[in-house]
Amino acid sequence: MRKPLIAGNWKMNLDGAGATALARAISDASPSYGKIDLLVCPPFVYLKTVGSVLNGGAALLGAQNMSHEKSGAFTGEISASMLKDCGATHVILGHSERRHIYKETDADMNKKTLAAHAAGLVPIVCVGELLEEREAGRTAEVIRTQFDGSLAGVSAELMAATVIAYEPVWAIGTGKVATPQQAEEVHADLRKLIAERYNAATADQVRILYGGSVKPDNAAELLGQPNVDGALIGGASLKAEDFLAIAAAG
Ligand SMILES: O=C[C@H](O)COP(=O)(O)O
Repeated sequence: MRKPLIAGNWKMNLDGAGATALARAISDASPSYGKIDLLVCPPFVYLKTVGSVLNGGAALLGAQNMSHEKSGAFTGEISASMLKDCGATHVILGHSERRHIYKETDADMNKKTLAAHAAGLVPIVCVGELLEEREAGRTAEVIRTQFDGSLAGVSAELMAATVIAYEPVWAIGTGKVATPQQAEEVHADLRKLIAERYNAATADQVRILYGGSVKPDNAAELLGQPNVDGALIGGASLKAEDFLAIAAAG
C-alpha cells in the first residue's frame, strides 16, 4: 500500500516572514494528517528557516533543484550534501520550468537523480508533455522517453524509493487541470513502464504524483484514481488553507 505524498512546490515565491508563517500554519495542522506524507519545498535560502519551524514534525522538507556536482568551482550551484545539511530529505528534479526555461535535459536529470540517491535524498523526478505533443498523440512516447533518460542506471532498490511526478506542461499554473481519466491513463502507463524496466514489485512501490492546477475543489477526484499517489502543488501550496484542504482530500 503506497502512502500518499502531498508536496508543495513554493517555486520562487514568498519572503522570509511569509515562508515562516506558511510553514507554521502547516506545521500546526499537520499532526491531523498522519495517514499521508506532507512535504514542502521552499526556495533554497529559506530551507533552514522552514526546517526549524517544521522541527522534524509531520511535514518533510525538500528542495526544488540541485547540482549533480559534489563541490567545487560551480558558481551559484547547490549540492545534494548542502541540501541534506539544511535538513532536506527530498529534491524536485526536472520540473518543466527547469527543462523549458533553463534547458535542462534528460541527461542532466539523470546525473542529478543518481547524485541525489548517492547522497541519500529522495528525488522527485518530473515528467510531462507539452500541449502540442498531447494533441499529436505523443504523450506516452514523450513520458517514456523522459523516464528512460532521467532514470537510466537507477537500481531497482533505489527506483522503489524514487518519486515520479507527472505534470502535463499545459496544466501547470494555467487552471487547466488534467481530467482524472487523463491523469490515471498516464500514471497507469508509467507504472506499467516501471514493471517493464524493473519488476512488478518495484512498480507497486513507486509513488507517482500528479501536478498541474491541483486545487481543493479538484483534488479528491484526482487523488481517488488508483495510480495517483499524491500531488505536486504549485500555486495552491502557497495558501496553508488550500494546501491543507488538498492534503485532507488525500
Ligand atoms: O510543481 C508544481 C507544478 O508546477 C504545478 O503548479 P500549479 O499547481 O501552480 O499548476
